[in-house]
Amino acid sequence: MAFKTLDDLTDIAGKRVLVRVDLNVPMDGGNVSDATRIERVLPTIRELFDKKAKVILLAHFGRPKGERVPEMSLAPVAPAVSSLLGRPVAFAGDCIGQAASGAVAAMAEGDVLLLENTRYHKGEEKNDPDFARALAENGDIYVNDAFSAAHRAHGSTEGIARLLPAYAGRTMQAELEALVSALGQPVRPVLAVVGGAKVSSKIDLLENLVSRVDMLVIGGGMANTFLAAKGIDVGKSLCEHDLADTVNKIMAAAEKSGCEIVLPEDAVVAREFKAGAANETVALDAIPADAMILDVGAASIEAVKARIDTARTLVWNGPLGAFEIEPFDRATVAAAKHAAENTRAGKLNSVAGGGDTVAALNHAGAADDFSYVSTAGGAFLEWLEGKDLPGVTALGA
Ligand SMILES: Nc1ncnc2c1ncn2[C@@H]1O[C@H](COP(=O)(O)OP(=O)(O)O)[C@@H](O)[C@H]1O
Ligand SMILES: O=C(OP(=O)(O)O)[C@H](O)COP(=O)(O)O
Repeated sequence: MAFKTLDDLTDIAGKRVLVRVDLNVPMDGGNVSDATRIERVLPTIRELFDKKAKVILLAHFGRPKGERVPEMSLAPVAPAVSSLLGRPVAFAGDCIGQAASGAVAAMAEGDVLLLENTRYHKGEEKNDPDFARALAENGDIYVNDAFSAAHRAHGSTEGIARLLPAYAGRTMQAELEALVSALGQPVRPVLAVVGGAKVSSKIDLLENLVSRVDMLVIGGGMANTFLAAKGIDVGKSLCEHDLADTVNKIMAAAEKSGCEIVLPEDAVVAREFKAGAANETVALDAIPADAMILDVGAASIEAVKARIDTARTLVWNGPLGAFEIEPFDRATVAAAKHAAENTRAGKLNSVAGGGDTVAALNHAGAADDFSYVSTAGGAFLEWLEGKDLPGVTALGA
């Protein structure tokens, strides 16, 4: 895919550069708990202010669906960006309209400004041309450095790229290059591990993914949805009960292409979603009706480790359990450490990605040993499926 990069951006002193970044970072008690996504966009921001541009950051946070949900404000993220950047980052309470244009008008060369959550406006996810135009009014140039949101055809990732001269940021460039080099010709057997909580937005891509990999381990909320589709009572677990047809299609596609699907064999259940909650490991036919599955059990961990030992290439998105609260991090940590060991031993090419997956690998102390860690989860899986990513396509020169 040919696109222009920051190398093509010269003479931009005083120009307003709208930079789409992914600041959808894990938070804990109002603080950023994993800053990987912020760290990855710093080179682009630095390069632009070194060239004396006015750097205006556009980003989404969570899924507020067009409402001003206070918990999904980017306001607490601005200080985190500022402290990692080592210079002030101003914040405007809206990404369009007077609040945004006033803040942009007040900028001097080399200043950095973060605009409020683009998803506070319905036009963002609808890719409404009026919304994209309102965003574009505050910039002379558009840079997309949010590879991890490039699978979304939204106003700030796609629409705006059609309205302003558009360039790829350094992270966008680096992610695409790294994925091609790590997974362009993967050594088989290829193992995919997919877990996490974003079941409905990721389940569809599994149907294609099974034709590209030899084994697919399913964990997290995704596994609960598969178990429920197989008639297992998952109690109060995070689960999307109306996706049984989709699950059946995926199972059929896997059988056709010879991909082994590995579902949990046992489950760690609790009645409360909090650290240290009383918990037990149970068989799948013994999940209490008033309990939730918060992790996969010991037998499942052994099954995952065995697949990691068989694989020569691993692609992983989505934790196997609710790893943020102990002891429900056990399976994710065990799998991460095992993959890290095999990678260190030269037996495995390991690529993992996703905002929470990266946080989980950091929590396990395994991130540095992985062959490549992407900021992207869904976008990385869609890239692996061979799909065009709208945010990348729109940058096409
Ligand atoms: N069994 C489970 N029940 C509830 N939440 C879970 C479960 N397993 C994983 N999760 C949650 O999934 C979230 C990560 O999912 P997701 O956003 O899809 O991953 P990523 O950000 O890496 O793409 C984590 O916050 C984790 O707590
Ligand atoms: O966190 C993200 O994706 P990921 O969870 O797949 O890594 C991106 O910010 C995209 O967010 P979205 O899945 O709400 O569009």
